[in-house]
Amino acid sequence: MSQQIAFIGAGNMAGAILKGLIQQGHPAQQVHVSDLDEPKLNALAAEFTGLNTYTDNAACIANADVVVLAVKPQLMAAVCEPLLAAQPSLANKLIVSVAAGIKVARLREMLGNAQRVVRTMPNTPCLIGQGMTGLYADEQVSETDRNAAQTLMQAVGKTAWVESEAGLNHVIAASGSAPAYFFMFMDAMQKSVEAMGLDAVSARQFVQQAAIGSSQLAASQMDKSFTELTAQVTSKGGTTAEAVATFKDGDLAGLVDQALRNCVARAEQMEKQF
Ligand SMILES: NC(=O)C1=CN([C@@H]2O[C@H](COP(=O)(O)OP(=O)(O)OC[C@H]3O[C@@H](n4cnc5c(N)ncnc54)[C@H](O)[C@@H]3O)[C@@H](O)[C@H]2O)C=CC1
Ligand SMILES: O=C(O)[C@@H]1CCC=N1
Repeated sequence: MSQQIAFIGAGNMAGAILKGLIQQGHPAQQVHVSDLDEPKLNALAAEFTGLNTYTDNAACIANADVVVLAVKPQLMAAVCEPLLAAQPSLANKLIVSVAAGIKVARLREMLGNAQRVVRTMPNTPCLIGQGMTGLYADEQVSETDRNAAQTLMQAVGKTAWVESEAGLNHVIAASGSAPAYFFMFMDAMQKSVEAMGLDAVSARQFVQQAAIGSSQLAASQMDKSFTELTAQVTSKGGTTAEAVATFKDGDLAGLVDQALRNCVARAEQMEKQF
């Protein structure tokens, strides 16, 4: 029988994971989700017949085997306190956090020294089963629990473990936050060609399919580096060379490096803050 899985918070991330899970065949009747936002819960309940919704977090986790903590990091402590008050021992539950910037030790502190804690860093492509999730657990977490957390996230995409907790912050920069970078890049491209005269629908279609095709091509040619794949497109004296040179002149790589370092720095700051 499938596990009872409870989500605390029904936002972007929980919504993405629970949709993926149910679309993969996990019975909606065995998925529980709580939020303060009733219209959000009602929309999910209308989409997934049988889904259990709650405005009381403690009720949501009462019979859960797995609890996915999916609220904003700054709310995590306030959300965990009543959970612990209602269920002083969380030993019978595997806790999976998707929150950025809250370390395992801090989560344990919030949850009365709950041992079974796995930290994950998914991304929004989980919504369509194309997610990438980094996972981290320390030596106190059993193989069974590691496997359960990984299986949960595999329902919505690919997964990979990181060996150190600091590595999870690099996963945030490389993957958790990354959809935003790609969307920004695509948006800038769309706006540029629209400004030059391509209609909006075509601009979106060409940019989007170029992005999909490029990432699938890269995935199909793992023996080639991104630099080599760039060279494949770039004819000497041709059009791409002009665009590539413009990016180099503007130090695109330096800007990207700075953005990712700032992303990690914010995660480290959050680890101290929350
Ligand atoms: N959005 C993303 O791309 C990613 C987000 N994350 C992490 O996922 C977590 C959630 O982020 P999002 O889903 O983007 O945020 P969100 O704002 O979309 O969702 C959070 C939900 O929590 C609800 N909430 C607020 N207070 C609550 C309470 N006391 N009890 C129950 N629910 C409550 C809100 O109403 C909201 O629906 C964060 O910790 C974030 O670091 C991780 C990876 C990617
Ligand atoms: O922006 C954030 O803090 C979260 C973590 C990764 C994506 N969204």
